[in-house]
Amino acid sequence: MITAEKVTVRFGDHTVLDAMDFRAPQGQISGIHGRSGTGKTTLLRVLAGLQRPDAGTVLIDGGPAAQVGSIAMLDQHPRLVCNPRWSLTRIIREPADIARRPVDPVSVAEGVGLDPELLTRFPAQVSDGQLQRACLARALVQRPRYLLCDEPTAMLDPIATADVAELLRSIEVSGTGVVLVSHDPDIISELCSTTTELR
Ligand SMILES: Nc1ncnc2c1ncn2[C@@H]1O[C@H](COP(=O)(O)OP(=O)(O)OP(=O)(O)O)[C@@H](O)[C@H]1O
Repeated sequence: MITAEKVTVRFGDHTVLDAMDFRAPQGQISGIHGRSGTGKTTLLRVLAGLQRPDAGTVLIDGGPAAQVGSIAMLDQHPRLVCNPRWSLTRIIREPADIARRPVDPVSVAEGVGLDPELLTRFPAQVSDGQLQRACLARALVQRPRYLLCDEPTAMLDPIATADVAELLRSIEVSGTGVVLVSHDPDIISELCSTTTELR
């Protein structure tokens, strides 16, 4: 269980999260929605241990937020987080290489619906949706207990959106906890066991 208690984040005199409580169990999809600028990405960054809150605590299965391997984050902007000089194979396999674990990029790519023929390409040579799938593959290679997804379908057409929804469901079924930020009310109501609205 991810347990955030009384989390407060301020940027200057702007309080983005004000003593917020949030919970996300393993094996479920927990949704977060709300208008632009209400702090959804900020909350994910706090849960991932990437942003230190000004007050409050985050525990992952009772331990510190930044436990290695416990959390992977799927960023809203894959082009900003992928090294443009790396092939998709290298992007996908890097977490396994760091952990000195074997990985088969072809089967991982197939698992997220990414055509393995694209694996030798670089980010500039694939579409946004294809790069998002490579990022999802990279996240899954980390075998996280929790996967935090920031608007994973924002750049996708309806068919690709349905594919990603199906993937998130299978990730949930495998026992991983998914936290899903989305502006799409259909995705939230279709996939999420619980929903938190930020205002
Ligand atoms: N590093 C930062 N420094 C200053 N202000 C920031 C910083 N990061 C975010 N903010 C501000 O905090 C607020 C919340 O930002 P955040 O990105 O969390 O919102 P969001 O709900 O994810 O928005 P969107 O739906 O548009 O992605 C915004 O007003 C934003 O301008």
